[in-house]
Amino acid sequence: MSGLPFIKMHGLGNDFVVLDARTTPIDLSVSQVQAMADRRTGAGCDQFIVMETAQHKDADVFMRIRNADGNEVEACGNATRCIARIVMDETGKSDVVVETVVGLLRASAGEKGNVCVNMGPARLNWDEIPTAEECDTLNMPVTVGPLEGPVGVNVGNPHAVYFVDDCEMVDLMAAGPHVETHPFFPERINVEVVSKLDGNRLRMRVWERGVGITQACGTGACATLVAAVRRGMIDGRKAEVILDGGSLTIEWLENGEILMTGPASRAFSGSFDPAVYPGQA
Ligand SMILES: N[C@@H](CCC[C@H](N)C(=O)O)C(=O)O
Repeated sequence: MSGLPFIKMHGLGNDFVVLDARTTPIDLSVSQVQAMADRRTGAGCDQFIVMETAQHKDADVFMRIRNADGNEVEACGNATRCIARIVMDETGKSDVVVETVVGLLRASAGEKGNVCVNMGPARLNWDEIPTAEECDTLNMPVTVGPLEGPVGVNVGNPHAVYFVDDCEMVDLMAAGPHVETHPFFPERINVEVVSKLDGNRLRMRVWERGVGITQACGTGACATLVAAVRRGMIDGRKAEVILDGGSLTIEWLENGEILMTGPASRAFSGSFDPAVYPGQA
């Protein structure tokens, strides 16, 4: 196959174009990523992922993450499961370590093809979210339309979790961009609207920073569970988080780390034509 080969993966419909730069470095401009991520001009994806040679001796692979807008970000839960799945399939190992700009993430093969990832510690201080000024991250002063008092959680990347009676009724397309770019969040923010269902189940919809509404967000589900525990909304520290694309099981361990379990699916393989995406050999 000529051109730049890629694999299309997804976690609950949150989809990724995955490039392998472990042998040959790949350096793409913001506009190239935007074109490849575009659902009309490219393969289409929410995040653009590049697998690189691990820098840490304990890691199997380094994962670089860019949003569909071309900007690099720190974390992506669903992509972590997908990259772990690729490495598991390649090596036959059932435990792998994925390195990111914020640290090492340990992943293990679970039942029914699921992958469980330790997403590391939730960070909860205002300057870790971060916010523009000191605040109580259990009730941040950011009101947009009917949304008010979100919980701030950083899972490697920043999240504002709004609890509402019925998240299906929220006009996320209207509110999402305003929260994402609110001056209170200097690094912009991912936005979740969440309703408590019966039992330990939470329904979550997401507006992702640098993307928009997506079918699922792994770090968003982690932030949601942590926020629900902090607000005393569920029994214990484990829940099913139901997204547009399906469910993730999330647990906040006593040591502060978050376990995320869910599927990682391969969709198809393809190749980018360098003539269409100039700058690539
Ligand atoms: N889809 C992701 C999150 C991707 C990054 C996010 N949009 C950000 O800007 O931080 C996930 O599954 O966690």
